[in-house]
Amino acid sequence: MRLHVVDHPLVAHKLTTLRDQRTDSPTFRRLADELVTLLAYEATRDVRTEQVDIRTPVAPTTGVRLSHPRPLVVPILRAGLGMLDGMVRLLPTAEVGFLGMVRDEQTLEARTYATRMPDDLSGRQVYVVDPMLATGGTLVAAINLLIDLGADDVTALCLLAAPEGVELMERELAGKPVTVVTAAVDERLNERGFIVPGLGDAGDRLYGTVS
Ligand SMILES: O=P(O)(O)OC[C@H]1O[C@H](OP(=O)(O)OP(=O)(O)O)[C@H](O)[C@@H]1O
Ligand SMILES: O=c1cc[nH]c(=O)[nH]1
Ligand SMILES: [Mg+2]
Repeated sequence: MRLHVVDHPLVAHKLTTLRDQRTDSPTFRRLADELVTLLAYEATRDVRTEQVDIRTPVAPTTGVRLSHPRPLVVPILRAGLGMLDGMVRLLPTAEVGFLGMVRDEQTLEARTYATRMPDDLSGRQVYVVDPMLATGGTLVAAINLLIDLGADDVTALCLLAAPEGVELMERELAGKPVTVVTAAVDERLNERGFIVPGLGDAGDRLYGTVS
């Protein structure tokens, strides 16, 4: 597994406002959307392209376009939906699959409650979006499912990661074609499995719920 922490002042600026407890849901949604486009710029550096011949108003030339099979974007419901629009804006030809997963608040174990995915991901590049990588249980389960379906290149985009989650992924996904792109790796998890300093519950802050 490869880890890429995006080190950019605009990312740090937006992330700080996102963390701030005074930031309301509409602003939180807008910032999450803006941040994902900045992360996606790095995360798609190796997106597969093919050569294409076109004609400009002046002359014929050769360029590139996103190749087939199309990339797949997979938001992990619910919080991952806050990163979907920004991702497909940058990857307009992408297909979208859905994974509904929720972490048990006591055991911190991830449970899958919905799957809507193509049957065969052979040869597909997959971009998983979920704002929080905490214990890593959710992402490990999601990525193993995608690899079992045939995905040969999986990139996870997270707004924030905890060192514990990064370690679990490195251990469980060693040798697998997986990259994690995040805006920051924070200090640690607290006793409730929340990222410290983190930003709180991403789903609640996106959608205005209280848990
Ligand atoms: O790394 P982990 O310890 O597995 O935790 C991370 C998961 O927790 C959050 O989802 P949550 O379970 O709160 O569901 P929600 O998106 O529906 O709020 C988050 O969006 C991740 O999916
Ligand atoms: O800090 C955390 C950990 C898991 N899920 C969240 O939304 N926030
Ligand atoms: Mg949540």
